[in-house]
Amino acid sequence: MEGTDSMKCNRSLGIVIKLGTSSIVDEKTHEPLLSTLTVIVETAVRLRKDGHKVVIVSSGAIGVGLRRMDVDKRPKHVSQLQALAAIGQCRLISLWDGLFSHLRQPIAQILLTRSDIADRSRYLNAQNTFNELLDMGVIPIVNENDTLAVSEIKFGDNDTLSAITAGMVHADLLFLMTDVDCLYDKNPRTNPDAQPIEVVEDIGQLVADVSTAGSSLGTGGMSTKIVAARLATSAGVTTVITRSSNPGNILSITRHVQASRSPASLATQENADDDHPLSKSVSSLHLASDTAVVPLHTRFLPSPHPIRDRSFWILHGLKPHGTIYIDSGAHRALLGKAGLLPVGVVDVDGVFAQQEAVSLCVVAHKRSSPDEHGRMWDGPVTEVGRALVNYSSTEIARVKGRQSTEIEGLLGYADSEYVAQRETIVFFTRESRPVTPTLGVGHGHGHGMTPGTMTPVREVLDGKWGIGGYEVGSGGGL
Ligand SMILES: N[C@@H](CCC(=O)OP(=O)(O)O)C(=O)O
Repeated sequence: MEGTDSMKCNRSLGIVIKLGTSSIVDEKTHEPLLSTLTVIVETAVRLRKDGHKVVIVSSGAIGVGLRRMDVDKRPKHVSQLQALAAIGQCRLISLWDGLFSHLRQPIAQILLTRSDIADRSRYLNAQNTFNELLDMGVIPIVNENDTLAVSEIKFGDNDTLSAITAGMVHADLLFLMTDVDCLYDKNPRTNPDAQPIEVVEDIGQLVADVSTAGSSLGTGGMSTKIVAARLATSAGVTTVITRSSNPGNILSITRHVQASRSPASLATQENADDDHPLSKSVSSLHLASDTAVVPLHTRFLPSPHPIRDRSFWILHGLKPHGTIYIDSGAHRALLGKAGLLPVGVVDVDGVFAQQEAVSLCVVAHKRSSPDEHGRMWDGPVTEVGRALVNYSSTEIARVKGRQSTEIEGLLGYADSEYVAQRETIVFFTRESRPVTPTLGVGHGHGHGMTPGTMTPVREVLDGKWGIGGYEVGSGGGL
């Protein structure tokens, strides 16, 4: 990269702003929150004028559809929700277009499903379209394609969608706008001594009240924001949680981030992907704690070793179809850059075909004979990453524990000596791996929690509330 540090400080950032349903429409009347939306529009245009590239992930299709059809309550049936989303989405985008056009800012609509992302060529097409639009100075407005998405192909919530979008476009900053200022270590309503959490370096060590449920119209809540933050930070995206009713805060926080960029983060930028439109800025943003006062927010620091492009896609774009259990020797060999040989495979679960994604788990102990569940292992299991496999689940079950030279004799052919090539294996970074549980205090009622119970952040990250965990987006609904 060329230029002085001060020039670098003024370079453009890639910024993704996620607005949930409760930021778009009134929870009771379902009328659009015009004043909030107007400030968002002014803020986004200001960011554009400051040279940044902006993507908005906007929920609200169902909420707007409810208002349009004068339906009071969110229906239960998926087909009714899909119909309302179809009705609401065109009105929602026309609302955005109307507001942005007053400031002569072109926008574009991008509707995605998980299956669009899971197909490599469609993922790349979506990425190219984003790049083209951003180069043209357009603000893409993204939502889930609710009309097509059923549970198997849903992101599940727009927090996850926004994190995947931020990773896909190599954003620097992701704003998850919500109805609280930031994360607190306890429920501030019932604990006067609750402290705001300003910076999170390691989500696994987070002690926070993450129990806030989503709005009655949306599917997210604080828990999905934590999962989204982990996903985005693993892709090198600084993630900010802040209050949506003060969207102007985005400007102050962004400016503060820019002004406070450390020399270390600038050095990191030297290694960033300079060809990517949203990477022409820092890939790692750090704020000095003693700089100017900025609005309350929680900032999750990005991984210093971001997972990008094909690796990001394997980890987060694909839903694993099964699990391959490996022994610790195989795990060590993989970390040492070898491919996965059949001899290191202890067991296999699920039904999958060649070139499909699987979860890679290391087992503590191999058994010499199957247990009552047919398992060839016992003890704890740690999910360490994901892989694209060269053989189907039935084939791997036949060759597991054997030498590669035996593959042809066992299967009648041998496409590869490896169950998975090293290039198609991706490990979670420190931020995205299972973490030691740290207890925070919960008070909410969302995602199956009991009011007043302790809330292990680890459970949020492991998806025990049905909100996705690593594989993101396995839960939720329209
Ligand atoms: N795609 C849906 C919203 C899904 C969703 O995640 O909503 P929210 O939890 O409000 O961000 C819609 O546009 O109504």
